[in-house]
Amino acid sequence: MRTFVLRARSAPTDSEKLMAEVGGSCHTEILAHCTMNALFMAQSHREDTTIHLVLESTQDYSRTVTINANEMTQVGGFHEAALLEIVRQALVASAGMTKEQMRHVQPGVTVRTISFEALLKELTQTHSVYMMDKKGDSIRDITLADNPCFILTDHIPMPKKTMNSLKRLGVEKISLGPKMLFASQCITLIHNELDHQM
Ligand SMILES: C[S@@+](CC[C@H](N)C(=O)[O-])C[C@H]1O[C@@H](n2cnc3c(N)ncnc32)[C@H](O)[C@@H]1O
Repeated sequence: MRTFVLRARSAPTDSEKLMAEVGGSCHTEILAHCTMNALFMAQSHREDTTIHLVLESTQDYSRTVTINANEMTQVGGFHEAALLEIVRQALVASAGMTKEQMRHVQPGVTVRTISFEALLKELTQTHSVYMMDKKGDSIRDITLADNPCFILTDHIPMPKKTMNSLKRLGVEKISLGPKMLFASQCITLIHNELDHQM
């Protein structure tokens, strides 16, 4: 299984704001771009791939929208609007949830009120977790372990505090090269590297 986590620190958990912020300062289009590159390729979907979108701009709890490519049946298209619609529906479904609850949204899609930190703790139990960081070790020099999970951020950098806790959890920092890329571009390159390695 290939797993991606996008920590979207500026993404609103309010469903209307989510849609209004495409191209705005919250850059919610990043959620659609990452979903697209994580789960789809030409003429097919990426088997055994999951993406967790952690939306953190909230009045109550972060929302983690999880989309599993194998289980999805109701994709309305691969364009930004269709992919953001899945996230919007998940946010609507999450209304009234209290801490660390989960709801099914549609086949292959769930929403949880779990924080990035709690999700990470969970994932480190079962996955080999890598933090994507321009200053990390080159992905070309690393043999990626089975069941890898890759952590990315939106346009807001990961706080230093989180980097320290990632270090304590034994998370390795890996780089895709010297240029700062979009998170969605990183996902394509990671898939490609895995396609070569596995
Ligand atoms: C657009 S970048 C974030 C830019 C943000 N302003 C910053 O300074 O971190 C989105 C994410 O993609 C990943 N990323 C971008 N370029 C990378 C590279 N060359 N190697 C590894 N990860 C990269 C990092 O996880 C980064 O947080």
